[in-house]
Parts: sequence; C-alpha cells; structure tokens
Amino acid sequence: MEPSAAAALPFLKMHGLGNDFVVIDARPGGIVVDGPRARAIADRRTGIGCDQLIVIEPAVSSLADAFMRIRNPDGSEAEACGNATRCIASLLMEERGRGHAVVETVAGLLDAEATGDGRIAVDMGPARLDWREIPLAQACDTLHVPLALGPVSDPVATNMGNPHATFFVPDVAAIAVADIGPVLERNPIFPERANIGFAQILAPGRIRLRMWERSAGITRACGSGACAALVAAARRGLVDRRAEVILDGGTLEIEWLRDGHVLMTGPVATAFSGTIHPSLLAA
Ligand SMILES: N[C@@H](CCC[C@H](N)C(=O)O)C(=O)O
Repeated sequence: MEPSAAAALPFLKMHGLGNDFVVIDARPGGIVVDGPRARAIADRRTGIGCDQLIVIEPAVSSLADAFMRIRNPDGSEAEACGNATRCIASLLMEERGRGHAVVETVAGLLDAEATGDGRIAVDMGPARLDWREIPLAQACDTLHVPLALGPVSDPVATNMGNPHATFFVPDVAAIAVADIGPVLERNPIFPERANIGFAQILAPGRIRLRMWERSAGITRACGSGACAALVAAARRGLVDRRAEVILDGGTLEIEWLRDGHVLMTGPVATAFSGTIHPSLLAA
C-alpha cells in the first residue's frame, strides 16, 4: 500500500518486561513495513522508538492465528522474539475470545496459552545445538565456543530460532555490556551476528541475565535470550531444566522440556496507542 493511503495507520506500543515494541496490524490493508520504514519508526530520536517493530500479517499456515514479522531497529528481520510472541499471542487471544493462540514466525509455529494469572506461556520450539544450526562459521562444540574478549570467554551457543551466545560470569554487574556486546555480536564466528547474553548463576533455580541484543543493543529483557541462557546453563550442569531468569526488566520462568522444546512464561503490557506519522512511512 502507498504511504499516503496509510496516513492513519494505527499502532500499539507494547512491552514484555520493558523490551518494547511498536506493533502494527498489517492484516486489514496489506501495508508493507520494509527495512527502511522499520528503521524510521524504531528510531528513538526521530520516530516512535522501540527495540523491535512487530508486524501482524495474515497467517500462511492454516494452523496459525496470524503471522508475526519481527524487525530490528536497523531494519533487519529477526527470526524470533520471545517477549513479542507473548504480546502478540495475548492480542490474538483477546481478539478470538479464547485462552490460547498459535503465532507463526519465519522460524515456525509457536503455541501460546494464558496461564490464568495474567501471564502468557509460549512454547518457543526446540533449542538447536549443532554448530551449523546456530550458525557458527566453523565446526565446534557449541558447549564451548572458542571465543574470548576481555573478562569473558568460552560461551555456549544456542539457536532459539535466532542465534545466541551465553557467557557465564561470576558477577554480571561487573561486565561492561555496552563495550564488549557490540564487538562480540559481530565476531566473525557468527556469520549472521548473534545476540549476546551474560549470565550469573545465583542459585540452582535462579539465573541473572543481562543482554546485548543483535541490532538493538542493551535491552531490559530478551525472551529468546532467557531461553538460551537456561538451556546453556542446564547443558553445563549449572542448573536443572527449569529456572527463573532475572533480567533488568523483571523475571521470566523458563523450562527446557524433555522433547527439546523450551517453555517461556512471563507478563505482557500495553503502554499506549497512536497513529504513525506518514513521514515515517515515506522512507
Ligand atoms: N527481544 C527479543 C529478541 C529480538 C530479536 C533479536 N534482536 C535478534 O536479532 O535475534 C526476544 O525477546 O527474544
């Protein structure tokens, strides 16, 4: 659809634990929110501002309620976003008047259900552990990736639909995430870049996690990052298969099921709504 025809395009501002999204429903008009438009909207100085732009599109699969397209602030497309999946699932549940929804993404179909206490649980699909699936640039054991920078080394790589590397550290508060995060994200061992997590084991069932997200930088929470951290910690024998992951913006409950799927449970919130200024769609 041409930008002029989309002059009154409405949006919702939602977030999961402070990981914030501009949500556009593209089902009615078929509007295309491409990379340049996503960049313009996501810009916190000149646009609306968000960690990710989320576009709801008609489902491709007959098993899904809608398709969720995820764009990072640089306009690139991400394959997964745990916090946004909870947000979109809650919108679809409200729309359909039921307590479950199936959200389609480029990485697959994600089942979600309301837990009854205001939170949403999402089956984030299987954690993928082979180096080719992360992807990494060279064959290696994903439990010990040969990568080090300053005080961090030896991360665990996990694909939760999107690529993650989790570093275990004794004190996450001491890590200069803004300095080393962008360098690690772009290390040549990650041909598609990677989301970088810094995790501290607080107790057998509690992980403190700070995130540097691919393209978005430091965010208050990252759902897929929390899933990756739990899987990484369980593979290292540091926690059991279920833990609370405490992010800057709050806590997610994560469980790595025996079938390899990862279950993420947490809150969703709507902050405000508005319409997108046509200049942001002219990009
Ligand atoms: N905030 C997200 C992850 C968003 C995508 C990520 N930046 C990527 O590029 O893979 C989450 O909650 O999972």
